[in-house]
Amino acid sequence: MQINRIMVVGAGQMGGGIAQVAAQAGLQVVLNDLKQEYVDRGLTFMTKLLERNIAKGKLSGEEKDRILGRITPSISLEDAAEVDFVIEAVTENMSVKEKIFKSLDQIAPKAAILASNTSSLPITEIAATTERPEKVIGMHFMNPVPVMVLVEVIRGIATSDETFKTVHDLALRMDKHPVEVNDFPGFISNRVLMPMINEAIYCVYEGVATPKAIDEVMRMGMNHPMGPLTLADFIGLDTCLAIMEVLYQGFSDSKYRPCPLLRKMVKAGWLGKKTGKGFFEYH
Ligand SMILES: CC(=O)CC(=O)SCCNC(=O)CCNC(=O)[C@H](O)C(C)(C)COP(=O)(O)OP(=O)(O)OC[C@H]1O[C@@H](n2cnc3c(N)ncnc32)[C@H](O)[C@@H]1OP(=O)(O)O
Ligand SMILES: NC(=O)C1=CN([C@@H]2O[C@H](COP(=O)(O)OP(=O)(O)OC[C@H]3O[C@@H](n4cnc5c(N)ncnc54)[C@H](OP(=O)(O)O)[C@@H]3O)[C@@H](O)[C@H]2O)C=CC1
Repeated sequence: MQINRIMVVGAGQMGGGIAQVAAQAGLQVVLNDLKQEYVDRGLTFMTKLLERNIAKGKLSGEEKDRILGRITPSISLEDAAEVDFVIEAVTENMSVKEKIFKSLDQIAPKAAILASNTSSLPITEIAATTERPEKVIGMHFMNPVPVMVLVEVIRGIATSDETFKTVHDLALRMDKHPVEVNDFPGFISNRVLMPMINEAIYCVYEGVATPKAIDEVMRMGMNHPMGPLTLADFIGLDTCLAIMEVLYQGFSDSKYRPCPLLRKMVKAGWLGKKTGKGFFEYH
């Protein structure tokens, strides 16, 4: 199936990045969020990134205009009536995602594929809220989307081979490296990454060392590009907690218990880089 026009639902850090790489690949993109100001925020951030690439000599002004010209802002899910592929990238919350997929199933053309960028939630369960489970799939980009090459392509129990192939090829067209994964909590990426981040938070909680020292050990000792606590702030502590909850409940195994300090920080509204405060401060 040839994909030409897509909708990205959620214009946050992931949705904005997905819209950018899709537009760079020549696709027409409808970028949707609840309010115009959220869509504008996503477009402003994307414009800054593209301008940085112009300053580095990696992009021309005309190319920037062409990329941005392919993106149409939207604040109504009804605009999904015009697309052949939708990728949802809203908050990591099952009931919010289920509501969106139910609506999209009514609005999008019958042949359209509905994908989720969820970090951890069951694709099979999201698919079951629709009447086209064979056309529902996980397409999990990594943050920051324009830089990271991996995309996990997650098959729900009912996902068809045709849907998988279309999404696999779409990832290649976006210059990404797709990896096939079956539907288990946290898939591969967050089943492996998030317990490490959670353990780093336990190290802060138990007073093993300061956040700075913990990050230094992992950056300089293990050559990680970012320490786990900087990475947690970058991902968003709300998202990290949501993923740990999915692992904890999904496997019923205490080894995935979210650190109480993580819960406390999320309750305080210290969500990391996006709110200016997490394990570190951002101005
Ligand atoms: C939670 C989930 O479900 C799954 C996930 O996504 S888990 C998170 C996965 N991501 C990671 O692990 C990221 C780890 N960090 C890194 O790889 C690096 O620190 C980084 C790529 C983010 C930044 O790299 P760096 O070398 O420290 O900084 P810097 O030199 O400023 O940036 C490198 C490039 O990335 C770009 N970049 C940095 N931050 C960016 C952002 N937020 N958006 C877009 N581009 C960005 C820079 O413009 C630069 O581009 P060029 O090479 O074209 O000049
Ligand atoms: N952060 C990361 O590193 C990664 C995250 N993901 C996944 O991507 C998804 C998005 O995460 P991220 O971009 O970080 O989150 P953000 O909080 O940055 O963005 C989510 C966006 O979705 C909007 N939104 C919420 N509800 C709706 C709705 N009903 N309709 C339309 N838009 C809505 C939010 O608006 P408002 O601000 O009003 O809530 C916000 O603009 C999550 O599922 C997350 O797990 C995947 C890979 C990496």
